[in-house]
Amino acid sequence: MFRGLINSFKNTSKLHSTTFFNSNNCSRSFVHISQQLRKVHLMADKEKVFKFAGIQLLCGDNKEENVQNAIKHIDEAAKNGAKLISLPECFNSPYSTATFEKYSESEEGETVKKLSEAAKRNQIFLIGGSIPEIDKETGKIYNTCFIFNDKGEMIKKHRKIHLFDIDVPNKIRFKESETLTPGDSFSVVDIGYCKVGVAICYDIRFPELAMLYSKMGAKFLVYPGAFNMVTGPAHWELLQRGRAVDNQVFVAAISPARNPSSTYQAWGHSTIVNPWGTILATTDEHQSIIYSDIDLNTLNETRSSIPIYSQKRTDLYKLDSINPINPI
Ligand SMILES: NC(=O)CCC(=O)C(=O)O
Repeated sequence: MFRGLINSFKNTSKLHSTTFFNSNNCSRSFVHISQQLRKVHLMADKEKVFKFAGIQLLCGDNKEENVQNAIKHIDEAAKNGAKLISLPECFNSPYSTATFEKYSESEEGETVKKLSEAAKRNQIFLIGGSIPEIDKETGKIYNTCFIFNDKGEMIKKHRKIHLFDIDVPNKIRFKESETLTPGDSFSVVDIGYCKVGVAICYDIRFPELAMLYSKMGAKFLVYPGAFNMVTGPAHWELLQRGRAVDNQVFVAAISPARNPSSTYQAWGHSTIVNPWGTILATTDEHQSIIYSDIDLNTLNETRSSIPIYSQKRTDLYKLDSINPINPI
């Protein structure tokens, strides 16, 4: 209630201070009180800070070893104080259309069970990178990120919406759609500190999705991803900083480490960016964990300094979800 009162006072005081300023003593005290209240409002709105960890895992052909390695690193990141942890795309299998089916598991499988246990044991929110997921009813295979709360409950699964189908002549050709089916729902979860939007790798190239997530209240966008040696150097960082600045949100993209013996050479360089576009943490191609405090006060500062949200010309253009299952 206190915050509600202050909010309405903040709005009216803005109006009154411009209308009556300097007209008489009474209005000057009114302005003074309104300034004090706005200070109290800012203090009342001070956001909590939490630590995020992105695990750049070295992934190979052995599924069991990949999962064990992931769990070991989750335990380490949690011990170091992370409250939200993300794994990379396709962390329990090779990133290859030829093997997605062989490695696929349903949501009742061993990988999901292990991730759930790790989230519960460490009392952390976990964005489980992605795995090839088989839908037992339809037999379709998806590139899926399972997301867990700090009790180990699965709170969402994001099936990659935009499949990575590209052909850059003489450089790289990849067609996820040869074996995968695209998902069709949005994934924004509440982790207590803020809402987090989750999407996978190629999904980052679609600014509309990031805008929709931001419109749904996400203040942090996390993309488990695996760019390659062609598009990685050119676009990986640029896309993250673009999504961050466009929407004034935190963005993280978490990659597998580069494995010289795999057919797909991941770019690595997992990165965390703040709403100003500043890189908070990054790394090279090797296995490592990157950490950063996610300080939502800096998000509020950016948004109040450059108020694009209130300046949007919604009388001229508008972005809406047309999927009735996922209203915004
Ligand atoms: N796994 C992916 O979706 C790769 C996306 C990618 O490399 C790109 O350039 O986009």
